[in-house]
Amino acid sequence: MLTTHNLTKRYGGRTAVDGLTMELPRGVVAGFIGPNGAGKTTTMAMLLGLVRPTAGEGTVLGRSLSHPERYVSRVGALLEGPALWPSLTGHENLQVLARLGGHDPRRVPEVLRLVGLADRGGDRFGTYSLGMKQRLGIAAALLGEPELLILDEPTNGLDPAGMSDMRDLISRLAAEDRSVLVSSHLLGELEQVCDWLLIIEQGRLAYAGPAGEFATRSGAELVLFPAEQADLERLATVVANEGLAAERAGDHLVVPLGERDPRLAAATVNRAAANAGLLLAELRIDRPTLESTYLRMIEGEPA
Ligand SMILES: Nc1ncnc2c1ncn2[C@@H]1O[C@H](COP(=O)(O)OP(=O)(O)OP(=O)(O)O)[C@@H](O)[C@H]1O
Repeated sequence: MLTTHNLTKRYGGRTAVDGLTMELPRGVVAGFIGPNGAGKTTTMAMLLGLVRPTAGEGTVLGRSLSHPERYVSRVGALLEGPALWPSLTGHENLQVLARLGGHDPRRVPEVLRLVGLADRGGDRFGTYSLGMKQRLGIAAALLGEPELLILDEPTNGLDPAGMSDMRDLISRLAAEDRSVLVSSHLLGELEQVCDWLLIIEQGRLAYAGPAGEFATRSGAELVLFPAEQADLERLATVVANEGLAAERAGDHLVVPLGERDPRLAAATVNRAAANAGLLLAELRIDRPTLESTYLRMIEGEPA
């Protein structure tokens, strides 16, 4: 679907993308993550043939990056907020874009329906909410029935309802056997829609692979609050006797579980505490999220 090999972009002395080698399988929703300035937009622009790589190579839909004209008609993109005509309706905007792009204008009602704007297509673009504008931008990107969709921060500035609509839309689009590459800083949002992750830092690849495997790289933890503060030390000893290491964190203990089954470990610790006459006010399993694992990774801790 998409590969890059040593893809590099330098602007003067600054390296924006630094020897990026990665692969994106067909049919996935891939989250593209990295700190501000990591090179996500530059990478997307190179994939779309908008920015010429300084070095390296790659393929999109089986065609070389050095000939974007051979594949761009099969790729849809939303890079910055869509710049459409405010005084035209959503429907009219798409008709103009279809004609300009050489696409069939009869697809307009279908793409409006896909993005959930079927009943607002007759309203002027200028009256749309930000979320509706973003979705119309995606409708425009869908006019050419793309096999790959590239979305740069499509949830930027959206309110929670707008984000939820965007999430549903991305899932719907992927269900139609289309690959989606979507960048965002909202990791909780990405976690809900992505099955693949590409993480870059300072232009270099930090992780590429299934989303599920990334979040489980750092194991779950048990969090234990004794009913009596004074029991904290004894509780730590009880936990240690079960072969687990307890770390004291203020008024509670944190127990990294590594490879151990979290629920089994919780039950074991619960029983051991009860047998020692210790009452637990709270016993909780904290499972790693995309965000917690990512933050650990960029802060340099072993994930
Ligand atoms: N046209 C340009 N000329 C010079 N430097 C640029 C240009 N475009 C990007 N850069 C630089 O390249 C680096 C990567 O920028 P890029 O926009 O690709 O990062 P990003 O990961 O998309 O960041 P953000 O999350 O903030 O959008 C940054 O240091 C940026 O300043």
